[in-house]
Amino acid sequence: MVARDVLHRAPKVLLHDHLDGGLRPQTIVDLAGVIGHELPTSDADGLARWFAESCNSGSLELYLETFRHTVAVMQTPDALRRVAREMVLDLAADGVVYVESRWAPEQHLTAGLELDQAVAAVRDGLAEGMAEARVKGTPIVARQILTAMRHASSAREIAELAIRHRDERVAGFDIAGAEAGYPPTRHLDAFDYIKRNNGYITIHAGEAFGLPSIWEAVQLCGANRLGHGVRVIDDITISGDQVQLGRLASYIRNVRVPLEMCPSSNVQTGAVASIADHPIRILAQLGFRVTVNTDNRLMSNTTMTREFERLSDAFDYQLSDIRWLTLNAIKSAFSPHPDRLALIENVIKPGYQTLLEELDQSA
Ligand SMILES: O=c1[nH]cnc2c1ncn2[C@H]1C[C@H](O)[C@@H](CO)O1
Ligand SMILES: [Zn+2]
Repeated sequence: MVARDVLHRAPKVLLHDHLDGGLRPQTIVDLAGVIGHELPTSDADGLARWFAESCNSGSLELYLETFRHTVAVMQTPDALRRVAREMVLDLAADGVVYVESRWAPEQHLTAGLELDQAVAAVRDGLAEGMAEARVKGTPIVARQILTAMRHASSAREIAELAIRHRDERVAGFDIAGAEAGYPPTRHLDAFDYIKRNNGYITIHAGEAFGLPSIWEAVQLCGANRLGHGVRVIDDITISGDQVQLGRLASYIRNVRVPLEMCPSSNVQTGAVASIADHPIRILAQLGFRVTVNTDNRLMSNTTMTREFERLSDAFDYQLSDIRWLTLNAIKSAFSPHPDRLALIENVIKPGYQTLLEELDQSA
């Protein structure tokens, strides 16, 4: 097991974190006060507990209901900018050196904002956060992923928005929301648009629904990465020391489709029974391109350090395992290849090297 302090100092990479799932509780209270939005409680600690407890139901649909409070307070440029800036600072303070933060612009128009203005507000918040984090000595690269909601019909418009702002810190396109009953192929025209414009796609799939969703995401929609993807385990048969991969699981492993796994979130929504039962361990052993993510830090009361700590507890992961997971993540980022190499060589590898040497000396 790796000590919390070591995990905290280790450079970390976060590919799957929702902007509207990571607000500071006090910020929700402040912003709700300004617009007169009624919260379950106006005490920040109580609110943090309310989110974590309401999200423990084992149902993705109930989990998603809690977002109405966070989305409600993120309807103005100032609010979006504040939330984005604080997200960057909180992650930098947790040792995250690269983040792709996702959110659904179509959910932020109720006070009259236009899609492009909303994206610009988040862009400005990211820039402010990065500048402040650098001054504090915790540099971080922060980008956004634009999400379309799978039950809605704005996916094509959001795909166009993502391409239009690709040179302004928009890294890619995603779909999220309730999975059962809303297959990714409902939005084929959006994915087609992204592909024709050489953009990048990640799709929430294989979380609350199984292999057909993953197959559609990868083979029909052209997903470059899978959000969660835990159910790929259903295409793997294990008996004794015999392991048999089905065609889909083989394909995903062979072409190195990154799996954005979110252990705590998966337990809360019932995708897995417990951290100890999470397929991430076997998938990592089999050589899948697995990555570790927070999903929603507020709803899961978690951080990247905490996710690694839980895995390290459950599976006796060592720092070398955390390093491998982090390298998987940065290799899978939707950023230019030379930028990824520079982060690997200048930040990630030296960061782990220092920690590994310290551990050696104290052994
Ligand atoms: O884990 C998730 N699965 C599907 N949808 C999700 C998950 N976490 C957050 N969302 C939804 C709720 C948010 O409002 C939306 C955009 O971030 O994405
Ligand atoms: Zn998610």
